[in-house]
Amino acid sequence: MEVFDVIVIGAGPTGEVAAGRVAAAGLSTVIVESELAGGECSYWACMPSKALLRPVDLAGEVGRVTGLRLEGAGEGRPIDAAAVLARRDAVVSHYDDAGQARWLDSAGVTLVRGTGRLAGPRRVEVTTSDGGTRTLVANHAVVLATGSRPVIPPVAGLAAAEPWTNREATGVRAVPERLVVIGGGVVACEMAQAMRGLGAREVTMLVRGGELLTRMEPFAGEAVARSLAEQGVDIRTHESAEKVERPEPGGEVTVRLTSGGTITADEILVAAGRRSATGDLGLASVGLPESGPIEVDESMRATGVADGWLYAAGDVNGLALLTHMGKYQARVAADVIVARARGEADDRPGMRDRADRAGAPQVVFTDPQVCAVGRTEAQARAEGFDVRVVEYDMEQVAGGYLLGDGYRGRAKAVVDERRRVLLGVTFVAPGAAELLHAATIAVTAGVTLDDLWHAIPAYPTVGEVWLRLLEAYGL
Ligand SMILES: Cc1cc2nc3c(=O)[nH]c(=O)nc-3n(C[C@H](O)[C@H](O)[C@H](O)COP(=O)(O)OP(=O)(O)OC[C@H]3O[C@@H](n4cnc5c(N)ncnc54)[C@H](O)[C@@H]3O)c2cc1C
Ligand SMILES: NC(=O)c1ccc[n+]([C@@H]2O[C@H](COP(=O)([O-])OP(=O)(O)OC[C@H]3O[C@@H](n4cnc5c(N)ncnc54)[C@H](O)[C@@H]3O)[C@@H](O)[C@H]2O)c1
Repeated sequence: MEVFDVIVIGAGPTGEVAAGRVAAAGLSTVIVESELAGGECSYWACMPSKALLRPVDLAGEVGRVTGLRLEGAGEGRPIDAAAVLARRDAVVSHYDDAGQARWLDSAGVTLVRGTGRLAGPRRVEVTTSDGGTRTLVANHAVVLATGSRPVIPPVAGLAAAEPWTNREATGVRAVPERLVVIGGGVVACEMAQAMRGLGAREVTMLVRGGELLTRMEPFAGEAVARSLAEQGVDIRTHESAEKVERPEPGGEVTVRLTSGGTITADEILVAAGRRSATGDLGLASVGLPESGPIEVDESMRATGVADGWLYAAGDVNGLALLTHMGKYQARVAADVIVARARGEADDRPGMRDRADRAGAPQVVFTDPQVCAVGRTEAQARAEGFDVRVVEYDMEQVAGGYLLGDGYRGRAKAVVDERRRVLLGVTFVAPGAAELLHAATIAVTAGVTLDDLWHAIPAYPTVGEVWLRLLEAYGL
């Protein structure tokens, strides 16, 4: 039995931040990782997907500037897919986590390679990579940061066809000629765009409902759908797979559709959402349901566990499946754990999660990018706010139309009329990602419109859309 102050299970971005922060405060800390330190985000999600999307995005941007010409780089296409995949490999450190392991070591965190499982209060059993068992006991806290896993819908033949998930899509070795994508959410849109841009001849998206990106403002999904269609992606709405057949492993896939008809492709990607990785975590040993997201309070403490020693942060608690939110929650949990271990006040600023309640910021890295923070209009109305909405076409901003011919974009602000603050902001435009943080500050800090009026955007930047929104509001 080995005793530490804090045990963290899962060395994704969330677990690493939690472990690093409690260790920096002087608590002895161990982190258990069954695959690669760095987690899904570093090797099979955020980082490789953005490495695949960046050249596609840039090619779109260059194509909009008169006087610049894209030369054929690979097989007559402007993007050399093989070179892009090689850069992706470098971005994921060739799936080697030695650098992360070194960082954990330098941060004073002990890395145990193996699968962790709760075995009663403050106790974690680890099945190590070499098949042995180690028992870890925590003086103060156990933090669950095990992330999430892709959902494979129960479609006949789908699992047996060994579909791609985010792992195979972001780790693609040869871009398929024909790809079918199940889903119309973030992964589906980003990966459809990447594969088409990298040279897939046919990309077909099967979207169960009528729209893409349904958690965002409706105009976001509409703009992305328009753009994907212009790039040649075939978006089938109100359509689902009924049966999937792949007679030869790795061979052609045939998808029978619920509306009748079939599609034949070289690969099928499932992007139908994710569920918390709680399945084999031993949660029943501490009185929690064995599956589903772990319910937490605003200090990330599992609400269903007595004595407050168990915390859950990141994808595993289901609050917001985003790296930056997992890392934020990890900072909240770590600071609370340290304060409680020292017997200090545990409610100082920064020790309670406010950002999830305000609405997590998110960028969907399609072209156009979808950048949103806070509540959508529909959410704000459903919550009973006194809502007023202002919108503005971003191509009318000088900084916007200077960026390229045919530049199109739209901004929407959801205002709480009672307090004259922003409840939510969405920008849908090429290259708008860096505009988002200003909106995040305004929404999270509750800056009034009257104060924003004095925050002058430089001319001619796309940021002038802020001024236009305030003028549209009536200031
Ligand atoms: C294709 C794709 C693209 C994405 N792009 C973005 C993006 O651009 N921006 C963004 O903010 N978010 C993005 N996300 C979401 C982001 O990847 C997740 O929110 C993030 O990885 C969550 O971090 P985490 O540390 O909570 O979990 P994870 O990154 O999943 O890490 C969990 C770790 O725990 C380990 N683990 C699990 N169970 C055990 C166990 N029992 N014992 C030991 N170890 C265990 C796993 O091996 C893993 O290393 C993307 C997701 C996908 C699928
Ligand atoms: N840029 C980013 O920030 C980024 C990028 C990728 C993923 N992520 C995160 O990863 C998470 C997972 O992404 P995702 O795209 O898998 O999930 P999602 O929730 O965004 O989309 C899931 C899609 O699958 C569809 N779907 C669900 N069940 C289905 C079924 N049985 N049959 C057919 N379609 C079905 C939904 O209607 C939806 O269109 C997201 O919550 C997102 O926050 C973030």
